[in-house]
Amino acid sequence: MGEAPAFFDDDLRGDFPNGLLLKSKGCETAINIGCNKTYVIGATEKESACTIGVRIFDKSTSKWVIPTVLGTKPKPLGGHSAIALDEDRILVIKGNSTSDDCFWFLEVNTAFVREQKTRLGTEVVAWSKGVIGESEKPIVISGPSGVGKGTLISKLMEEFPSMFGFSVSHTTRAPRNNEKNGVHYHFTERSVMEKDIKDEKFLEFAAVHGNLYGTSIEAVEVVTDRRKRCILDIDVQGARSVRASSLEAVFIFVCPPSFEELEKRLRSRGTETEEQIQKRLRNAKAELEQGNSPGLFDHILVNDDLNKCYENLKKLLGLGDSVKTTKIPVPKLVQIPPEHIVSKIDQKILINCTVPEQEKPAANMFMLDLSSIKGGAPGRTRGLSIYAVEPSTNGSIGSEMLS
Ligand SMILES: Nc1ncnc2c1ncn2[C@@H]1O[C@H](COP(=O)(O)OP(=O)(O)OP(=O)(O)O)[C@@H](O)[C@H]1O
Ligand SMILES: Nc1nc2c(ncn2[C@@H]2O[C@H](COP(=O)(O)O)[C@@H](O)[C@H]2O)c(=O)[nH]1
Repeated sequence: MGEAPAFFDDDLRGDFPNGLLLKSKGCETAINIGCNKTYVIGATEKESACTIGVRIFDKSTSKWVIPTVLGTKPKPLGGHSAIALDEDRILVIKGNSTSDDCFWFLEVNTAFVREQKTRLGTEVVAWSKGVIGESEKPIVISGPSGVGKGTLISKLMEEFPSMFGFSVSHTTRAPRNNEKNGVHYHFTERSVMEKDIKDEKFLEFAAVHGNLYGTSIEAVEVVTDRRKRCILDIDVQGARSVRASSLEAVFIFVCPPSFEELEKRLRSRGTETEEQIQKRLRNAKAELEQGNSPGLFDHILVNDDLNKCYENLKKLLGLGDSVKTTKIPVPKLVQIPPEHIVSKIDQKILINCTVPEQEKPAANMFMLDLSSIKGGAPGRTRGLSIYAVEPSTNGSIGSEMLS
């Protein structure tokens, strides 16, 4: 990728008004989406730090547009290639990096991006990192304070430690005696959290029982990057926000067997003052009503007998008695060199890492399968699989799955 790709010159040069011709420094790619837009992706020097920048050339107006960039950006490293996937996203493959950090998606017209365009009134693009391997939808667990959400989640994480990861929320409430910063919550000053909310760092947030609580995009990304299924313990307002976001999840509402039992549990936990208990009980009434809102929750669990409720939770997550704690295999890391050629066949991307001068037929080829991808910005694009492609003597190609 030392030179600008051929299509860069052919497709763009003639369309550029004088003075706007891009100087390729060997690390920019230009991708046409639809008839009118060309997305130029490349490393830019900004305040002496190198970042990946995105510019859009609008052929209908002959003008450059600098979009609002959402999501976690990739750190640039030794060149990249890019290829359009349908009309809504661009796959960017970073060179000189391994398969846990080399596949990135630049969303240009997904539902999330369209929504953000309307909200912000600007052009918007959004980054999401591709994660190799099967990974199930995150689980949102909601229900009134004291119903036993935390108890159920602890049991699940204890029995299946390699399968589930907890999304550590931010909160402005004070820590309880047994709570550790960064484990139970990220305990935060209100002013800091408000600034982070303004800076779009949160997937959702809500004022709950007089404090701010929120799930940062990073909290979910950290779990997904470990290839674990993410569990969110959030209130009903938060569940509603996540439902409206691009994070596809399974939504579970936990109910108490009675209001009296809920009050008993909240008191016996002994972590709140009387005034706080009263506030939480008042809020519980509204939450119990909302738990039945049509279309919000996929499953309702009654937490009467703890062990029975836990068995029901496992059942609905597809974890019957026969499921043992299985370690998700760590993928073999594939190293993508800076020079590689990408091509697309349906939802499969062929990555040829053979340097042209030393060309041996398909000596170092990988197939990236995008047919089962889930999720996307803000967050991660999950479900990518990668195969090594072996040339056979008769010229056909076979493949071996790497993860
Ligand atoms: N099925 C159950 N029967 C009796 N007690 C229970 C049951 N489930 C949980 N508890 C107890 O109820 C108390 C509240 O449980 P927990 O802290 O898990 O609730 P929570 O829903 O996570 O609350 P919050 O939303 O305030 O964090 C705890 O003391 C816990 O041991
Ligand atoms: N909307 C969100 N709600 C959250 C989040 N983290 C926790 N919660 C909910 O807050 C209440 C109270 O929790 P507590 O730890 O103070 O007892 C409870 O219902 C949690 O589910 C969050 O990130 N967003």
